[in-house]
Amino acid sequence: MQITIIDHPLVKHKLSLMREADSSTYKFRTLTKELARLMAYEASRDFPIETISIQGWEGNQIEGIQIKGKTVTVVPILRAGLGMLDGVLDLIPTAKISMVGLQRDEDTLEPVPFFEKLVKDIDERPALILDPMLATGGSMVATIDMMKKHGCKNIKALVLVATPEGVKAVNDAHPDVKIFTAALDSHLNEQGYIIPGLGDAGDKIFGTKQH
Ligand SMILES: O=P(O)(O)OC[C@H]1O[C@H](OP(=O)(O)OP(=O)(O)O)[C@H](O)[C@@H]1O
Ligand SMILES: O=c1cc[nH]c(=O)[nH]1
Ligand SMILES: [Mg+2]
Repeated sequence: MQITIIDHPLVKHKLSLMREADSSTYKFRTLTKELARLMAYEASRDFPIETISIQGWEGNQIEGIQIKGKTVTVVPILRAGLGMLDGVLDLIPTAKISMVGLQRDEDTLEPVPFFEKLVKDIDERPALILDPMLATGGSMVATIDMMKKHGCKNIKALVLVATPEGVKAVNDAHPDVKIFTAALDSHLNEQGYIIPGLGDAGDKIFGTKQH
């Protein structure tokens, strides 16, 4: 399985707080952002770098480091992925933003696309897809399909909770895509919700339903 489970005490602690049934909208939204920031730190660890010459404080030319190539594009999947966006932008403020809108059909669990606005040069940029939940994997696979149709080649997916089913679906369809998750949970229930999971992440981030 092509997956990195982020094994960091802060990540484990924050995710456990999110699993509490009585987490308020404010708390859930804040934790989503904080976790996204930590995950972006881990997922950017292998960004290519190059040495540059800069003028130091004494007036001498000294060696510096910069990230090589075009800035990353972050791709939040609407709605819930928007909850992770600010956390990632805290670390990579110059990132370009591409948006994908998908709504999972509650009966068939198939993703229904409703919006797509990718940066024009997505074929030249590395991409970080953001979505808290990787359940069946249908929404993630559809997003990657969409991005690859536009030539995107270097893709990572950041999720808070994944299932073995979802990871397998992404790995089978797109073995080149690296998945980063805060937890690999047990399974999906009959309604397609992750167990133990977080409940409906979109509703909890936006406060649209009480659970
Ligand atoms: O792996 P899958 O089985 O495709 O399920 C995961 C998707 O479901 C949720 O979004 P949802 O469609 O509920 O939309 P929302 O973000 O507006 O709540 C979640 O944020 C993922 O996008
Ligand atoms: O458990 C799940 C599955 C899909 N979407 C969610 O928000 N939660
Ligand atoms: Mg939802």
